[in-house]
Amino acid sequence: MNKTHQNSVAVTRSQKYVREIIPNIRVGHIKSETLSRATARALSTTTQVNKNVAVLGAAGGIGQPLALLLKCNNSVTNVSCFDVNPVTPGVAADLSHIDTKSRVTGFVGSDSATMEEAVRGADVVLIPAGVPRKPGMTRDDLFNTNATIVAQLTAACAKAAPNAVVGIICNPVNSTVPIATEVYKQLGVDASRIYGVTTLDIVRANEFVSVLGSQDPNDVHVPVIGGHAGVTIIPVLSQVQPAGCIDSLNADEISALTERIQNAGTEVVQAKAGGGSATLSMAYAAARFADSVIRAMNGEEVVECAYIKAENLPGVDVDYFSTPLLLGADGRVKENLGLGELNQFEQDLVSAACKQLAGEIKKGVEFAANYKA
Ligand SMILES: NC(=O)C1=CN([C@@H]2O[C@H](COP(=O)(O)OP(=O)(O)OC[C@H]3O[C@@H](n4cnc5c(N)ncnc54)[C@H](O)[C@@H]3O)[C@@H](O)[C@H]2O)C=CC1
Ligand SMILES: O=C([O-])CC(=O)C(=O)O
Repeated sequence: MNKTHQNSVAVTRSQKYVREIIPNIRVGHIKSETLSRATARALSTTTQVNKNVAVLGAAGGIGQPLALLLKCNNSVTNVSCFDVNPVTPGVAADLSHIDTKSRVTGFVGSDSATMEEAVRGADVVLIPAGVPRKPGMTRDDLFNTNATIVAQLTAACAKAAPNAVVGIICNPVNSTVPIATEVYKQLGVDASRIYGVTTLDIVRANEFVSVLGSQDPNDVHVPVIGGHAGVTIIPVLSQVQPAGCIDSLNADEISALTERIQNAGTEVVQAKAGGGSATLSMAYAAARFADSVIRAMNGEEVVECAYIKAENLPGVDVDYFSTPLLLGADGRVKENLGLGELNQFEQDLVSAACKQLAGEIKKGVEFAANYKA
């Protein structure tokens, strides 16, 4: 184990100054109709909840900006950065010079003891470790490499931080979340705090809809349900808020918008031309997910969509599915808000998604059955 850096500089700047430089992270949907997005943002930056967050894969394209955003979140007290890449101590040292509240610790190594040390004491663990796509690949093509990485890292979480919320970013999310859940089951640990992070799909849908509907993106909410790959990504455009903001779109335009949201990851992969997949928007989305979880831990009513084990979900015939979730103070789902009312077009999308999801879930479960945690 190589514990590389502990920032011990006291915070000297006022909270006001910190708030001014904190990035404008959009937060999850607040359940109460009386709270505006602006109020939610203000709450998110003023709350003092002192949570410890770990980033596994912290030296990567997502990991570095994600750790930066977490370092700038006033609700975070400790940011633990773990990666197999030897640059990790430098990433932690770099972050630790930022004059915000949290302390930063770097961990590098590929042994389970270091992984466990990195997550010990964490309230929230985010896992962007793993290889990204290149043009021409599907997310499922990453399975052979990333399945083992997720199994190892989630085994460390189960052993050293069994009560932490674990947000899995590593693709293929449709399969890596079932792997993590099965690893927890093998180790006899409650798996109900494992979430597949699909927030980027919501972020993209909100952005694309706000442009088409001439709205302030701060006011736009698009639930995105299903999974996180191609046709399993289902933007529920009939439930968009503000209601009616894209009513001017005809059926073909709704279909084209749906496909753009489903293929947005591929759009970035192609634009990066072999240099990886979405990193900055993903870091933003994961920071929003973590912030939502922390605010829920602090007693706020926050709704985020995420991909979880959800057996017997009405209208769905697979065991893992993303829906809007009311997050609980204990890190578990307080209430699964389900699919809501869908039009025929959206119901057909759910059927197509379930067909693909069934195979991808099975693949994850079967991998875990042969893995010794
Ligand atoms: N859920 C989502 O919406 C999204 C998921 N992703 C996925 O996130 C993953 C990471 O993407 P990038 O950051 O762009 O890749 P990257 O290659 O830039 O970074 C990955 C990092 O993981 C590290 N790593 C590899 N094995 C590890 C292990 N066993 N323990 C700890 N760290 C390890 C690498 O050293 C590297 O620093 C990919 O699987 C990608 O497909 C990417 C974008 C969106
Ligand atoms: O497309 C990819 O491979 C990365 C990803 O999941 C996304 O950007 O949505």
